[in-house]
Amino acid sequence: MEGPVRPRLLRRQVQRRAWPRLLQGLRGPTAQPRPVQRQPVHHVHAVTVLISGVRCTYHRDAIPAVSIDQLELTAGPVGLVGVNGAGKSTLLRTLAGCRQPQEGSVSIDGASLYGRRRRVVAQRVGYMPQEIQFPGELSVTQVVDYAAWLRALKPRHAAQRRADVIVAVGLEDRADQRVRALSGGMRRRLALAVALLSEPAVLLLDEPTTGLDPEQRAGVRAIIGEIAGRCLTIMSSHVMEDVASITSNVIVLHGGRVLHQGETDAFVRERGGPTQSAEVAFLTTIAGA
Ligand SMILES: Nc1ncnc2c1ncn2[C@@H]1O[C@H](COP(=O)(O)OP(=O)(O)OP(=O)(O)O)[C@@H](O)[C@H]1O
Repeated sequence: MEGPVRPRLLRRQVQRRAWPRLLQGLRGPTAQPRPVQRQPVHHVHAVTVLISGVRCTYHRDAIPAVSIDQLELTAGPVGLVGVNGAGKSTLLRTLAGCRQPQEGSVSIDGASLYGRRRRVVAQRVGYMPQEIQFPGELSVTQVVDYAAWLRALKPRHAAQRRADVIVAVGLEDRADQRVRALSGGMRRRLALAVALLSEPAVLLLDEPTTGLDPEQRAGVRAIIGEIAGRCLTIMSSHVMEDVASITSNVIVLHGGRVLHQGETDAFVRERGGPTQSAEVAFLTTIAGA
């Protein structure tokens, strides 16, 4: 004997089963079902980020955590690499509009990220921080909805974007699941969905693959690879294999300064030794500092 049917479940089943038949009835028996139009999760955005004379310091007399005279970023995906404490997270926080530098400026297509129109300019940036903390009792959908509200997305647009980004990161089967029941890799994918929500022209990913198992890393890498061609993606990583496989350009940061900037292929070819190793290319570069 079947158990009692829960009203919410019943309502969902009725909606799923009845609506197609009802629509069929309205269109008439000969009408063909319309093809489903899948929205691309991201349109292509060409953008220039310019960093000029930026100094970021945490304490008044301390050596700047980031010190960059001039850096222009147009083509990506960009890999941002450096040892612990090199300044990667500080730079990404600064590019995200979260931390105003003590000196210098950051602009996106000529508009200052810390100027009068900062709210508008910052809307063009999606940021996935290294430390991710979502309230455990919220579901995947609720987290994305809350982020859409914080981003002041219009409700109709927000609903469409929510569906798009959850599918883009492969969490559609987990949409109703609470955050506390997600694995580390799934939480990272949720953070990526939030970063993608406003269809950013600049996507900043701080260590997106750290702490993931090889399968999860491959999954996140594939998602980033798909999105990276559509906006200027800048990702920090310790994993040189990820940097070599995902990025087209690389920046080596050391002591807050840019030691090297150039194409990833050339970086690995010219500095990677006989085995053409991205790891060797990185170590060779910082050894000369
Ligand atoms: N909130 C903070 N207060 C004081 N100093 C900080 C703070 N955050 C970072 N720093 C310092 O700034 C420097 C750069 O740190 P940052 O976290 O940007 O480096 P990172 O390259 O991202 O390092 P990791 O690879 O370990 O994440 C370090 O010397 C660090 O100690």
